[in-house]
Amino acid sequence: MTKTIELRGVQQRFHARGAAGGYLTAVEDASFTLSPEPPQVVSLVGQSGSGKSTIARNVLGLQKPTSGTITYGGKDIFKLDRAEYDDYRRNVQPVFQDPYAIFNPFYRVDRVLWKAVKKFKLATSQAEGLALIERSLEAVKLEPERVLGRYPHQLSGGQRQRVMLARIHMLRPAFVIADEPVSMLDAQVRRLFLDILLDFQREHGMTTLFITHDLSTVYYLGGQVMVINRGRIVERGPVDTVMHEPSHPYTRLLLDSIPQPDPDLRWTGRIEVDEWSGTAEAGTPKASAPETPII
Ligand SMILES: Nc1ncnc2c1ncn2[C@@H]1O[C@H](COP(=O)(O)OP(=O)(O)OP(=O)(O)O)[C@@H](O)[C@H]1O
Repeated sequence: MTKTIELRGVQQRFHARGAAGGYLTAVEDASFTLSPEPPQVVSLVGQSGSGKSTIARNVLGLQKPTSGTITYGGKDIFKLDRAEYDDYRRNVQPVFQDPYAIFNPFYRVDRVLWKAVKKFKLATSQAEGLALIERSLEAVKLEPERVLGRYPHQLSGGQRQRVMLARIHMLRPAFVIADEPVSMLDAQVRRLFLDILLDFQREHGMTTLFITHDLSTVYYLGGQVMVINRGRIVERGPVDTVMHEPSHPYTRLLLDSIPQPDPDLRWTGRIEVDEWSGTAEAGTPKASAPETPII
């Protein structure tokens, strides 16, 4: 049966000393639906402190809203029985900004994958489990022999992120909740990561809630977007429409704040690196800058 995630009138307040009334409203009246059919990418974009991560934590069941409801298949996610909760945990998988915290530094990265195999009974034998892990690593463009047996600090940030994607590939959840997953990655690895998420949507029918402060990433992913400002979703719609015909002043402000490449500007200054302090001093931009990549 197709189960949707629905948020209705979600409000999240936190106690905050010094704030008016002694609390801060991080999310106000958030309502939206994540549907697995058809699988889609829904981006939630807003600046720092606008309430994005709070919504991610609400959806993942890590933070109970002050008021409003979050339902999965029509049932309140904070009132699920054991079997329903297990189904939710299996079908709603997170990816966070830096998965380093998820890996135990004393264990090889294999452990995160084997734990998923065992917890969700994905294989009936060791050999079957290993074959599954290897297939999933390959699906996220990692070479199993270069990853398995390594400790988290021996992988790059982009590789650690992709190990988490391999875990998702094994579990095939209906929903991925991705909270700023690419903000620490360079442009090339970022693009690879986004392409894998799009593959997951197309080939494995996963719906992603993609949380970011970066409109160019939203543009690359396409699909639907919701713009959040000070805890309120102020605009939503297909990415193309929102980007080209924004109706809310805040969306226009966000769009105006994307740096525009200027073909008349070129970076002609040298970057002087101070070898002792490791700091760099840049020269001044002059005519004709290289084009800013979309991601
Ligand atoms: N547990 C908490 N207790 C008190 N205040 C909180 C808590 N969690 C978040 N906040 C506050 O709620 C507001 C929204 O925070 P949130 O982390 O959701 O924003 P964000 O849009 O994800 O920001 P960023 O992009 O910087 O992560 C912020 O003002 C934050 O300080």
